[in-house]
Amino acid sequence: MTTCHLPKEFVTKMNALLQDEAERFFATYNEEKVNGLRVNSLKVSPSTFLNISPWELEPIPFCPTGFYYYNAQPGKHPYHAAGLYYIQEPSAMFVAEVLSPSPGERVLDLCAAPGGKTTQLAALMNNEGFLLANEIHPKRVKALSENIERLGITNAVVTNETPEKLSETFEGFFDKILVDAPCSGEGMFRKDEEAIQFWSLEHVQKCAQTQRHILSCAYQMLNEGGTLVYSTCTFSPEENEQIIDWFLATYDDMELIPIDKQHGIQSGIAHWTNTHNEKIAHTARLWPHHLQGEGHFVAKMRKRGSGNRWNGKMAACNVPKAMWRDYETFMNHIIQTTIKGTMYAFGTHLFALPHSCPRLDGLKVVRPGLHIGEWKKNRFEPNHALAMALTKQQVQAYLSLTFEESLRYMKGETLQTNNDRGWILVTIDGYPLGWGKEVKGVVKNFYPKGLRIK
Ligand SMILES: C[S@@+](CC[C@H](N)C(=O)[O-])C[C@H]1O[C@@H](n2cnc3c(N)ncnc32)[C@H](O)[C@@H]1O
Repeated sequence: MTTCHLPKEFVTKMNALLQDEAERFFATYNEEKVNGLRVNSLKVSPSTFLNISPWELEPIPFCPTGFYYYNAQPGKHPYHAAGLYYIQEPSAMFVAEVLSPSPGERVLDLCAAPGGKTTQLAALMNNEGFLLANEIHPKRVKALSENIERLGITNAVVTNETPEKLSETFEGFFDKILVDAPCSGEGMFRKDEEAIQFWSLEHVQKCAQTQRHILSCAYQMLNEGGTLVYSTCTFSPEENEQIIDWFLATYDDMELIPIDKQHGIQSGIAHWTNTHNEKIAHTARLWPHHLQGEGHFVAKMRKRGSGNRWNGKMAACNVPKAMWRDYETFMNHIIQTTIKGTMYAFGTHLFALPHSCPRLDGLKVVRPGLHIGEWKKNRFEPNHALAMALTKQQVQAYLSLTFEESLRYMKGETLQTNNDRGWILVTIDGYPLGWGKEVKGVVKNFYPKGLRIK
């Protein structure tokens, strides 16, 4: 790509903003974009993955689980289907590191699809605590939900709601909130032609309006002492420094927390606000001419004020005794671990809601925690999500496939063995890909039809 593909008004604006730096900035549009994958530490440590990785990887300095890859297609490898990593733009990996949630906290990812940051937050939480991943768009929420399943996340609830609707249920509830806002996407112009087609000065203003609205809803949901991270993948000060300046002026109990900046990460620019607010330098900018990655902006804030405390009710187990017995008998036969969480039946489907999960009445819930399985006529069938959340050590029986056998399994083919063990966890090199049912040496394939490769 060259700069002649860029909108003229964008070029003029960036020249005026960046002045001496503009030439170096625009030169990056003649360079190849960089690619990254983030190892899913819920399933494999980065050091173990480096030993088994089929590709050469180079560490991303600002994310301990992130790696650059070159001339590879990791999205097509069965390790991807096994959830060993998430393919993610390198600069985007910095955002969840800034929020840095801990196991056990209550965390909201308000604009979450397709789930790059959600899956990173869950890994940082070690699958412990409550993670609400919300996405407003019904189509995009599906990808979010699938990624949460693939990466074996057990502490997340996925909703398809507007920020204002969520703020009615979760006022004062969350310890940490991420607003990875919809934006004009200027930072993605090297990767995403569509962002260029969509861009205009009016669009930038429209995005800023939406961002102010989303942040106001997020503020309502943050508890006393809670932390809020705001990020975008755009360069425009109207959607970055100026939004934060407006937010701090509107909510005077919010304060900026300095972000540690190393490895080429720059400060936000105070004189790009109308008030020349010096504190804006606490925010961070990732520029393609200062590091190996696309454009991003990140701000971290804390709520000092008291505000309203959450006074809702927690969800409780609702599984009838008879159904519970069937489930327990079944599980005793296939797994050797206890599933954590509040067991909850949605019709004939059984889920384990994460710890500290409030009642979800009235919300559009897409995935209420870990999908364990379904009561069918006279039997209980495990769900694919359960397979993805287990390890080979946690099941009575598993099958380890080679690379070629894994591809056959992912196509939906039946496999042959010499055993007769019933439900088995099908794995590649010991990492789960899904379920199989082994009867007299024939393994019936339970890899979901929607995920199968052609
Ligand atoms: C930058 S993307 C999120 C990327 C995601 N956090 C990740 O790391 O994979 C912003 C998201 O905000 C959603 N969105 C758009 N308008 C919104 C609104 N008015 N309120 C909340 N979310 C919105 C978009 O559908 C989009 O999925």
